[in-house]
Amino acid sequence: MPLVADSQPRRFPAILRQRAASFGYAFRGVAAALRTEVHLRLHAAATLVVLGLGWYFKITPGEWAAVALSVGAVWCAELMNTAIEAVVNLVSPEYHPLAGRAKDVAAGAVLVMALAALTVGLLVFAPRVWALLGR
Ligand SMILES: Nc1ncnc2c1ncn2[C@@H]1O[C@H](COP(=O)(O)OP(=O)(O)OP(=O)(O)O)[C@@H](O)[C@H]1O
Repeated sequence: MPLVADSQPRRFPAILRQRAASFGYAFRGVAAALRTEVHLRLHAAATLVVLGLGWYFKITPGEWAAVALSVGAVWCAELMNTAIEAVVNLVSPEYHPLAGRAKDVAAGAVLVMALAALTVGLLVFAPRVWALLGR
């Protein structure tokens, strides 16, 4: 029976260790999705391009907010889509109309968010690119 160990203060409280572990699982999930999902790697490349454009054109803080929310929302939708695909494959590896509908609807969520993000991107960057090309 440990007489001393429990009475000594731990370096990190249990709650902090649990939160750190949860962050680790979340990063592991993003890394796994990046490894398996081509679409997510395309989003990563698009994110770098958008950040570069924002820096180059010196967009305003309000525009950065719209761009950041749009980029984050597309990543979020793609990650949720990946999670839904994994669960559907787990519970219904064989053909089932509901499994197909679940995957189609999840993919539809990504499409809707991507179109919204494209709209934001066009509103913020198209006039600047247009002006640059028209010079
Ligand atoms: N178990 C299933 N039952 C019925 N239809 C399915 C099933 N699995 C996939 N489908 C249909 O095939 C489509 C493509 O499914 P798939 O699992 O290949 O996803 P995906 O959109 O190609 O994803 P990714 O390319 O990211 O792997 C689905 O959107 C759905 O219409």
